[in-house]
Amino acid sequence: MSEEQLSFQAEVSRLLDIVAHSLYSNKEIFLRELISNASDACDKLRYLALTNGDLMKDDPDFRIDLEVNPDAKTLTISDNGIGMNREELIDNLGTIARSGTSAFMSQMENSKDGNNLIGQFGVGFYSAYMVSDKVSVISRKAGEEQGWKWDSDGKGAFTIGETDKQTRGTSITLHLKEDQGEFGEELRLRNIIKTYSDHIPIPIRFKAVKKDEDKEAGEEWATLNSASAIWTRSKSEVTDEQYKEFYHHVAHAYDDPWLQEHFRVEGVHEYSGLLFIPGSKPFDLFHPERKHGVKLYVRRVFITDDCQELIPPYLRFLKGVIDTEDLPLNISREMLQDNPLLRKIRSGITKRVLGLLEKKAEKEAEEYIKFWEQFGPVLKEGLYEDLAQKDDLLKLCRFRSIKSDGWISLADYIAGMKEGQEHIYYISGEDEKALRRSPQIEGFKAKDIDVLVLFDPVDEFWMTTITDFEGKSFKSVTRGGADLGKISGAKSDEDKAESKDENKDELGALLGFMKLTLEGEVKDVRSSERLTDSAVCLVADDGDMDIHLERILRSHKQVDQISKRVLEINPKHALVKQLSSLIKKDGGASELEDVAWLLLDQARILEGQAPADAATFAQRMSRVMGKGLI
Ligand SMILES: Nc1ncnc2c1ncn2[C@@H]1O[C@H](COP(=O)(O)OP(=O)(O)OP(=O)(O)O)[C@@H](O)[C@H]1O
Repeated sequence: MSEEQLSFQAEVSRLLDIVAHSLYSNKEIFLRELISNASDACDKLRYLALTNGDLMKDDPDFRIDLEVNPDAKTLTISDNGIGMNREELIDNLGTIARSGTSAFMSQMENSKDGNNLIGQFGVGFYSAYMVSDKVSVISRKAGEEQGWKWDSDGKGAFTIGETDKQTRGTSITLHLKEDQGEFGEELRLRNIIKTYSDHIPIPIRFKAVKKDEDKEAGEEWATLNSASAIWTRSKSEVTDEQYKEFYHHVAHAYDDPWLQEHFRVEGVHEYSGLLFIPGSKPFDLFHPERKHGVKLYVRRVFITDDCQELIPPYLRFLKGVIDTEDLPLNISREMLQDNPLLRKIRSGITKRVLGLLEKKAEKEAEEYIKFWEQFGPVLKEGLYEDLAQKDDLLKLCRFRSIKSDGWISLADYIAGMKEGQEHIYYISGEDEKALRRSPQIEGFKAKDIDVLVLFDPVDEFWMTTITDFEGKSFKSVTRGGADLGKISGAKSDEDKAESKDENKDELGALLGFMKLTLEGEVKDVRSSERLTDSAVCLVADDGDMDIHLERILRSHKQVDQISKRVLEINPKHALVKQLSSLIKKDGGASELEDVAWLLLDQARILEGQAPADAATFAQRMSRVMGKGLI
């Protein structure tokens, strides 16, 4: 029978190279991966057979069989699941369809700690190459007649050709590497199965082919696992280790879960669930096509791992299983869309998970921060996706702020508000360090008023929909008046005394001059309450779009206009004082125009923008510097 040789997709070759040379100490996880795939293959067929019973009627009992051949030094894992045809073998074992793979692979290659990154990626089938120098896959798809054989030494290419296979399903034969003989030993395999795959709800059986001389001795299949769905057992029957291993299986992950919740809901609707929040962030958490990892079962039968209605997108870090009693077994994927029962389950899960998080945040604040650092930005998406949960979600949010070294909650912020302070102040942008140096927060710092520092991309979006928390409104320090005069703070009396000394007339003349000079470029020029050290800054007028939000939307081409800003000048700054007296003297000499323009460009630079016209900026700068030297 003819055989064809094909090349692996470049990413697969790179991954195989990493896997084969990895020093990953847990090589035994290859078996967990292959058994996991075999169990998924049985689940898929069981689901298809709900509407097409013929697919499995000749062999209705699922099983996963392990056989070792000590002479050939092989280990074979066989299942009677859905199987793969030629195209599926090529696609599934020759390519990686997951988005973001290429970028992740480069990270893995360049990282000193590639072994840990393997855990984040989930190498699945390819983990077989940790222990084998050649892998052969024989598969026949349920409902098809032709069997196919796939072979590869994992070095760039694989062969594929027809083969005889009498039964449906997949057999994977590993030709064990010279130093990996332990994976052909019964005791070792029994231990691995007990540790990693006891929860698989399909019998995993073992049969050793005896050495030539004892072939007649007679062999029996022995079942190695408990083979009952773990979420159907009562909590007291399941050990922590078993939960953990089930999590590894269902999440295709290697880390420890941060939280697990095993529950049963009774009453009008009945469903049980076993949900996990991972301990670490998957590499593609923010990829647009990323889906949640909760599988839907109906009365112990797997239905789908792609039911988007089951979990809101902002909880997409959840992994696990939901098993309902109330849906018909033969429900089609289309019927799952817009299904009222699923909506109820989704809302129940959402409340349960938010409740668990709240409890954790209250009782184990430090542990909660570990979760927040991994998944906080995802949870915040709920603030604009699910307004019904807004209050609960805001309670769960943690923030950086100019006064705190760690994270604070909104309740902490409100508790620390100053007398007369009405708003929750924040500054938002892309770069935390730059935000902390922004001129707009100088006055707040001076008055010891805290300002939240928001720098997750998602912050800009929820800030446009959420206006307040527990009666206190959010206010950007880069928009509108700062209202600092109303708030009593450490330096307020001193400020008042100082403001009396200011020469109001001179300042008024300077403001008038600048407004006239910069007309058309800025919306207004005002004396600033919020500056203490810097001479100038830009702010958005009340009702205008926040400066940073507008920049982000412009970069996504969602707005094309640039709003005119208000230029604030610091009346206490030495330069401003000097300019004020010069204006008074010369009545706004034309050479001061250069200074007005330079101040505007300076404010733009502080915002991370470029001067409006670099050449003119340079000429003005040279003229002013030249005068300073003469
Ligand atoms: N025993 C099997 N029977 C049928 N299909 C299989 C089997 N093993 C693997 N496959 C197919 O090959 C695909 C790739 O498997 P692989 O283990 O590499 O990744 P995965 O299981 O999709 O995800 P992960 O990398 O997270 O484990 C599977 O999604 C499945 O479609």
